[in-house]
Amino acid sequence: MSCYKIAQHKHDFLHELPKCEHHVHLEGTLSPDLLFKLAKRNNITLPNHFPSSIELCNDRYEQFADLQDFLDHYYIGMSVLIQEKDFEDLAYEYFIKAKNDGLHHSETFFDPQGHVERGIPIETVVNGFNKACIKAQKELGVSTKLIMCLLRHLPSANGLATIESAKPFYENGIIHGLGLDSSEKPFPPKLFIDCYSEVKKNFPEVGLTAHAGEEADPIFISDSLDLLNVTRIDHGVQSYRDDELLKRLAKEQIMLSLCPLSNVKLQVVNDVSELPIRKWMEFGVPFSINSDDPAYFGGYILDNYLAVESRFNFSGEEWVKIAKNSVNGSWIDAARKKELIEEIDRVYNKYKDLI
Ligand code: HPA
Ligand SMILES: [Zn+2]
Repeated sequence: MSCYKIAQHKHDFLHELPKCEHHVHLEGTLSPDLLFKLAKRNNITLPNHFPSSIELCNDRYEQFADLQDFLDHYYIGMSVLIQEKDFEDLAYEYFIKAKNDGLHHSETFFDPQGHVERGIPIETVVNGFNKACIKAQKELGVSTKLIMCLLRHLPSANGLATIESAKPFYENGIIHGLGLDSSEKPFPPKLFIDCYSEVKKNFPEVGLTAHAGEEADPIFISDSLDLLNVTRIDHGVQSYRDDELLKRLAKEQIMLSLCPLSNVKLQVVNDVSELPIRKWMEFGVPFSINSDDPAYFGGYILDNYLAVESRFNFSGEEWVKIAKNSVNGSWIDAARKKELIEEIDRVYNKYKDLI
């Protein structure tokens, strides 16, 4: 990326610009450093084919063949998470890093099935993550929401059982959303109609989202809207292939949670410049810029903002629009939105004559 220079003031502006993140998997924030530390602390022996050092992990993360190649590694990586404190430490490390990138609000995914199937109770996972969320608000002033994701490679009956076990956390407001992730192409949205309707019926105030159109066809995006009633789309890259869908996304103000560096590492595109970002802007499709699995994909939220800036060279006004869209697409109340919008205006006014 060294050939893409960003002027210092623009860099500082993007650093300070208040950010909301809507697409980050807490298990994807597990750095090789913490991974080996936790493996030791918990006496976990990683399989022989797993990289045996931080350096070898970093080599492995240079490029993944596709989403599945990454997931095969990711599910092994998360096997070092055992105690409530592991989940708390993992999430809090992410909040600190992202806060240093200008993060103000984060809606974070987690994959309970990836832990429960290893014998870790869902309570251990959620209570650990929730402790980190409380600390992030108190110590860092970062507001947070937890979004439980279902793994689409598992049967929907398993998803329904997971929802059942998570009900106390939906009832007490610790979990705020439902998402859908893992291998996309073989597992279309229609498989999860029961899961989404179960949550919508019991907890109408809970936010619904789903990974769609990361690798699979645009129909996965419209089906997620029509069959699962989601109000935003994670990735949604493939929407650019269908102008009618783009018009719908704009009309209904469905936000796409884009993850530029992830798309390069998983070979969805060869370079960030290939992302149809101008097309989304022209159609009026709102999007936010996110890190997905930052420990694996070479960058946290600011790196993703900078990668976009280095390829698209957006004006200050365009960045303000992106930042405000990401506030408006957040599952937060009007007072918090107002606070964040005012903070964006303050930062823009500070830099507008310099950028
Ligand atoms: O990018 C992703 N796509 C699908 N599932 C995931 N689980 C973690 N990251 C991802
Ligand atoms: Zn994701």
